[in-house]
Amino acid sequence: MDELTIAMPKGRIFEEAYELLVGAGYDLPKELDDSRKLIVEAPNERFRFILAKPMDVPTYVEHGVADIGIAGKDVLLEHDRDVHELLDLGISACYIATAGLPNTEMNEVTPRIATKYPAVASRYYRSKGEQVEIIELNGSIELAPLIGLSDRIVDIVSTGRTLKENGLVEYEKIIDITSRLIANPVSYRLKQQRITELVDKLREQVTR
Ligand SMILES: Nc1ncnc2c1ncn2[C@@H]1O[C@H](COP(=O)(O)OP(=O)(O)OP(=O)(O)O)[C@@H](O)[C@H]1O
Ligand SMILES: O=P(O)(O)OC[C@H]1O[C@H](OP(=O)(O)OP(=O)(O)O)[C@H](O)[C@@H]1O
Repeated sequence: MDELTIAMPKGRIFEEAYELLVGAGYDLPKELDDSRKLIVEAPNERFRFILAKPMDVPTYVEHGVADIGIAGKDVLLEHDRDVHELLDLGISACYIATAGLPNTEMNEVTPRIATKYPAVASRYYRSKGEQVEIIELNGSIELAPLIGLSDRIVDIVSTGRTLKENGLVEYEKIIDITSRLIANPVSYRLKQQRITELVDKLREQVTR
């Protein structure tokens, strides 16, 4: 039986992804959930896990150093990677929206949009026929309109708490986001049986 290398996102998505795999009946070692190790073997399942930053998961999978991985749809939309999307896992649900200070119009000349998702934001405003200047930030995006760096932000909203506590309002929802199971195209061909078995078990969990 082939060993499968699985790229798992550290951080927010990890816990739900881990529970999904355990719920699907896989016997995973405690150290996967409970250590700082970046490579963890699950010998009983012939899985090897690599723990990656969520944004990097599709990179490992595209290059084939991981056969499959779990990534947010936001990451897949932002970076066009050559990977197969096999299953919507329904976990870590959130959405991408535009937001800004309440009761404000966007600058008429070239509105400035701060975001961690420049490709998603550009596509969105282009689809509306609006010309904007994208300002890329790596976090604390909500700061930008508060200190006059941008007219709007394009960012993830989950509970809405960050917007609310910073006196910002949502303007338009762009797209719903959940995490997806992705596969390297070559691995998918060569290890199809193992991967399909995993997809079927996870699908059962997701639809329960
Ligand atoms: N409230 C949220 N904010 C950001 N991402 C969320 C949220 N809810 C669910 N997600 C999902 O979690 C993923 C991000 O996870 P996480 O915040 O752990 O990573 P990160 O953005 O790289 O964090 P950091 O850079 O702060 O370590 C996103 O790709 C998205 O799919
Ligand atoms: O609607 P909420 O539940 O408040 O979640 C949304 C917030 O969470 C994320 O930020 P994160 O905590 O990842 O910090 P960051 O600003 O460093 O990216 C996201 O960028 C929003 O700021």
